[in-house]
Amino acid sequence: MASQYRKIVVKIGSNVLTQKDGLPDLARIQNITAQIAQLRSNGIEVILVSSGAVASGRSIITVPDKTDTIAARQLLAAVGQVKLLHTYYTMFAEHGVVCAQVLVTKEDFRDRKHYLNMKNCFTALLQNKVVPIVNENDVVSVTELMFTDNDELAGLVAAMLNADALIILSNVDGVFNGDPKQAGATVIKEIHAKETNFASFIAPGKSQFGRGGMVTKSAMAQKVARLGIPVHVANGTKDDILLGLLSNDVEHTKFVPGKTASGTKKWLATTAEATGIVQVNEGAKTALTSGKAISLLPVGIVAIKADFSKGDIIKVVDEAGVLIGFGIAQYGADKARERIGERNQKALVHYDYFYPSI
Ligand SMILES: Nc1ncnc2c1ncn2[C@@H]1O[C@H](COP(=O)(O)OP(=O)(O)O)[C@@H](O)[C@H]1O
Ligand SMILES: N[C@@H](CCC(=O)OP(=O)(O)O)C(=O)O
Repeated sequence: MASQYRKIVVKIGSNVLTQKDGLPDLARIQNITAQIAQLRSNGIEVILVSSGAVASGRSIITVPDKTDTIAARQLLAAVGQVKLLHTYYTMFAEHGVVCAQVLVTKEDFRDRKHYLNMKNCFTALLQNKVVPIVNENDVVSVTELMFTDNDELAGLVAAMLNADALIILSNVDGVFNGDPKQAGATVIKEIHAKETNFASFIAPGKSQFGRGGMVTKSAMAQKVARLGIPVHVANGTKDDILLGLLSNDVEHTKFVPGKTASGTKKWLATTAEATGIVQVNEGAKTALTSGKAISLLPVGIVAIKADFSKGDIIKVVDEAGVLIGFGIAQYGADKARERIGERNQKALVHYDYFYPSI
């Protein structure tokens, strides 16, 4: 197997790990761990983002009907995560591979310190040849604190670790040009950075145990590819899919990467939280989204919608309030307010610290 990738993030959906009856698919997990062990012996670093805690919990306990939905999910995930990791631990051990559990929340990506602590931990694990197995900390991630799904989490991890590729394993062969269950639908081989209208060809439904569905999966994959990281969506229920994919001989969908973004830009792209909000005019919007190295100057600002301090992440929005991107402020809201519309002033956001979201 000759692959140009040296560090990959592999995301496995609940459906890949679960049989139709809801019980964990041990043969599947065995095949996946064997593949990862082989990739590792070929010098490829692998970070696994694995769903399946809730599904695994269902195989251990029955939640009483009257339990509220949040408590039920917490209960199933807390119980199931232990079993899931025990299964991985045992199966990786057969290949002499050590694995580790990393549970994260959305908050960990919003706070620079948490972010760096997390990143340092991954670095230490990889340097020590340990396979990190990442999942959302479902016990504390409740409703608005939750990731959209583990695809979003995998995208954030891939950007944070500057991975060479993100591989998303689902229960379909890739992104189809229509409902995969309908005759005539075929797998789209490549999706380019400009494609955004996924809802026009992707059915809104999701698989039996999945959370996000293919529309959110594709939107996330697109976002990661725009940072310069190729994203592959393939069928994890097929034996040896990772090995086949990395040898370029299985049908799947590739989200073709754009220009590689800097570490700071990757961080900006992975953080959803911004303190301030700055509104800009049409000219500034066009310039900032042109793909050129253009900074946000006060002359293009029309209003400061929410306060911020120097060094904070700010949201840049257009006159209709639509998000254009995220940036790091070079000075605080008070100074920015004084300079609104003025020429020849220092940029509020330098282009190295701006990440467009459109
Ligand atoms: N155009 C499409 N191409 C591929 N899958 C689609 C499409 N439209 C809808 N889907 C559905 O999306 C599901 C995968 O998304 P999801 O349920 O989130 O899976 P996972 O648990 O792997 O994250 C597939 O099982 C499929 O039924
Ligand atoms: N953290 C949850 C997974 C949630 C999730 O996003 O699942 P999926 O859509 O199958 O990737 C669990 O382990 O059950």
